[in-house]
Amino acid sequence: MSESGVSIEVQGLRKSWGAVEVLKAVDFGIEAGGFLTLLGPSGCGKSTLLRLICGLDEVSGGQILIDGKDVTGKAAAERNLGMVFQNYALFPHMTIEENISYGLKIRKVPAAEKKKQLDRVAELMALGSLLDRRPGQLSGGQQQRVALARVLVSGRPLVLMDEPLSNLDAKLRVEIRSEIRSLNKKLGITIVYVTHDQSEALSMSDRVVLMSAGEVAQVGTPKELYEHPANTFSATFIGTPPTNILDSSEVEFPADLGVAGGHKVTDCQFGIRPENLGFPAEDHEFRVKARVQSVEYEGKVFLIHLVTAAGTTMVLSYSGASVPQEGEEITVGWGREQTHLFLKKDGNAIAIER
Ligand SMILES: Nc1ncnc2c1ncn2[C@@H]1O[C@H](COP(=O)(O)OP(=O)(O)OP(=O)(O)O)[C@@H](O)[C@H]1O
Repeated sequence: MSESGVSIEVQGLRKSWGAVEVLKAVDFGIEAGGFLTLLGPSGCGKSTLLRLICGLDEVSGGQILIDGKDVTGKAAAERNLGMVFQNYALFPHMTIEENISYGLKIRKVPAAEKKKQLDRVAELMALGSLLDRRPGQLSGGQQQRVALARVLVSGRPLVLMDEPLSNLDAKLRVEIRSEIRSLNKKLGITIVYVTHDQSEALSMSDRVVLMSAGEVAQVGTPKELYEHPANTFSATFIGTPPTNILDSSEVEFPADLGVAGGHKVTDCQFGIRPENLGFPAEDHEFRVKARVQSVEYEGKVFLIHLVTAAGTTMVLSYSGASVPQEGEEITVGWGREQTHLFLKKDGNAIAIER
């Protein structure tokens, strides 16, 4: 097994299929041993990007550096990486032990070393008691753990994963998520992971590349994406429920509110997370009046769906005792610290002037 990963750098990467450009000058990087997630809605280009890093498709422009070396023109086999897909493709006629150690056998690793590596990964992935079985005798989650074990003993310092958990039920997804994360840290391998599930991305990654229609919308740590969305796309993709976006004409805001770069508040939209909305509004500096459309009980909180006089829908996450009722007119409020401003003309975040 590899004990250290490799860095990856993607520079100005482009991909077109015929006249259609599906990746437009994509840039990002991750240090050796890091966990990077490509996140975004269906069709934004995540799998295309992963296939280019893997070497399964040719780039239309730009460069891919692995461990500082340009591999852009190299075949997949020369890139020294492993890949795990959604469909884990185990050999049905082989035992679990044979499946896991297949790569070691091909590489002619000596028997004693083979046994050592197999025992280690079987312990890490809690597969010790299943080694004599065949894939058909395992649950979906166990099969996926075998697929992960197989790629981990392959000794590759870089592993690419394309939605590897999407066939599993919610409970298993959460379990295997944390196993992958701890293997990444224990073994030091670099992982590039594709998902459209933001909770997977936020919980596992050191760094997230949020993609929108073939472009990078934002790159950052999960915390940076959550707390400082770079644009309305990021603000409304990350967070459940997502950030409320309101036109400045709908919001009561303090008269001294200034916007960076000489812009006016009227050039902006306001962004406010459902969990940052206060109800009832008290001495909040920012306020909005809205009517309660519906109330959803979520266990820990109530999600109160609201609509403003201008017809904008918004959500309040509420955990207090006096739950507002359907049809009620209420005022919600928040403070300067929780306010995000976005320019109407391009949706990009703009700072508040203090
Ligand atoms: N071989 C191909 N030929 C033509 N177009 C393609 C090809 N592969 C992908 N595309 C197009 O490229 C775009 C990006 O696809 P890609 O599979 O990378 O998206 P994705 O973000 O991984 O989506 P999903 O989450 O649904 O898998 C899509 O519009 C898709 O139709």
